[in-house]
Amino acid sequence: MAAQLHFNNVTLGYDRHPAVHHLSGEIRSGTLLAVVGPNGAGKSTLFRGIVGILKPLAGAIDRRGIDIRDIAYLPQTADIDRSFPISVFDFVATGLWRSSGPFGGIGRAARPKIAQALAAVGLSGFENRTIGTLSGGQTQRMLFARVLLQDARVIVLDEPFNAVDARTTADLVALIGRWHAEARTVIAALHDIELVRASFPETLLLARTAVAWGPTAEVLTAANQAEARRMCEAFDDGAPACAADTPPSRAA
Ligand SMILES: Nc1ncnc2c1ncn2[C@@H]1O[C@H](COP(=O)(O)OP(=O)(O)OP(=O)(O)O)[C@@H](O)[C@H]1O
Repeated sequence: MAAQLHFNNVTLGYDRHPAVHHLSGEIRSGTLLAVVGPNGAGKSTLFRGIVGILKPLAGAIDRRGIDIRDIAYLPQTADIDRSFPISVFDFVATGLWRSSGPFGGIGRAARPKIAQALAAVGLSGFENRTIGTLSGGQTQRMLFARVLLQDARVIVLDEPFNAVDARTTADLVALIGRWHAEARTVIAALHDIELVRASFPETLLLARTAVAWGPTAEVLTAANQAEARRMCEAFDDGAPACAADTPPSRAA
């Protein structure tokens, strides 16, 4: 399989403070990849880089010709403004922006597609509820419905099973399995290591940089996980960019 995403010595961060350092490697088209690592390991930061919200401080992410709009992104629920007065139907419909444009409106032909996406995640009947009235698990299902509608080649899921019960998790894992069978590239940040072992063939273990990356069983060894914890605990959040990343200051 050809590479779908290529990372060339990528450093990503905020206000010049790096959160992901010197990541190099590639994700092949059709890969089902889990990204795991302790809190603050840089998983969300990496995803923001992949979907183009965050520009690399150094290095480059090559998306091999696909448009950023052909990447579906499920952010952490905490990043969603649930107080926004929008219905579940209209929220899920935003998954069609790629084809309709932000002001395109929902055409007649789109309505059954939206209804199908809601049915696929078990949310039929919730169309007219405002998003703030949904439970955590229902909100997660709604986010999956939007991704489903987007019909993207690359799907990036940031902690998709947060606050989700076992049945909903099983339903959504089955949906991810379908995407994988359709040869889409799926990348998900997860904390449930047993779920990763059971359902994700490949894993990137991140601790600000890649600790290990490859077949899940080879990556998720006790030694690698201990190393990731140690590296995250040792990290100084206030540290400046690496000398190698800092542009040379002009001589006086
Ligand atoms: N908007 C921001 N501005 C400044 N620093 C940030 C911002 N977002 C994240 N960080 C910092 O970047 C580092 C990596 O955070 P990130 O959210 O990518 O980690 P994560 O692996 O997704 O963690 P978690 O498992 O807790 O969700 C952390 O030290 C965090 O405090």
